[in-house]
Amino acid sequence: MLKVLEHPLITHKLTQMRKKETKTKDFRENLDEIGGLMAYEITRNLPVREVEIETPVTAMKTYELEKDIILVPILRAGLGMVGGISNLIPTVKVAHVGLYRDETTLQPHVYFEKYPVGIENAVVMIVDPMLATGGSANAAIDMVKKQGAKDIRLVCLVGAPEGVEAVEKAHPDVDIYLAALDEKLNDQGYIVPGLGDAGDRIFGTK
Ligand SMILES: O=P(O)(O)OC[C@H]1O[C@H](OP(=O)(O)OP(=O)(O)O)[C@H](O)[C@@H]1O
Ligand SMILES: O=c1cc[nH]c(=O)[nH]1
Ligand SMILES: [Mg+2]
Repeated sequence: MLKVLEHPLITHKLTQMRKKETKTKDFRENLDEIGGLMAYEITRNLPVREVEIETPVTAMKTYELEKDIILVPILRAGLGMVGGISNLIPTVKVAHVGLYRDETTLQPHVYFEKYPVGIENAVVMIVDPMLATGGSANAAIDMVKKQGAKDIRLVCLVGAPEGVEAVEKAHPDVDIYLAALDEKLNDQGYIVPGLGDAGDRIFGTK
């Protein structure tokens, strides 16, 4: 399933990020805020269980979250979405998956991975601002599946049709959430119109 989260606040903030003159500080802040807004929508269908509690007035049946939530930022750029999402869900555990995309072959290379315990029963949210060819997202999904993850959601800001198709083909069980579905990839594998290199813009490395 692909869901594009259309919301005026998300679109406005994404527009600020897309502008080439937007500097690191504003780029980061807008990304953080969009992460939080997306989390609100994405958590709408989280599994809950019925519990019996006592309020100061009486006993009642109500609901609480059934599963742990594990956030999996794809390094580096995915780190920019962790703050905003964990503000909304302070109990999230955070895994780390280090991947970089070779500039010539566009193939993903793994350089780090670390997971919290209990990933098999958790809701796993893989986060990365950019879904371009889909190579990095598919590699990250393969990695968490190898750890036993079953309930997996992919949360990206900007996606290209090519990347969406690649993930849907390789992992039809994974729901994809985007803030925008852009037009295409260019010859260098960048999303058009996109927002450039997310990692470099977040960390000021270019
Ligand atoms: O869908 P793909 O074609 O795999 O491209 C998307 C990947 O490329 C970017 O990371 P990059 O390799 O630039 O690493 P960085 O986050 O360290 O900058 C981006 O953050 C994604 O992880
Ligand atoms: O447009 C793109 C494609 C891959 N990675 C990015 O950061 N931006
Ligand atoms: Mg990058």
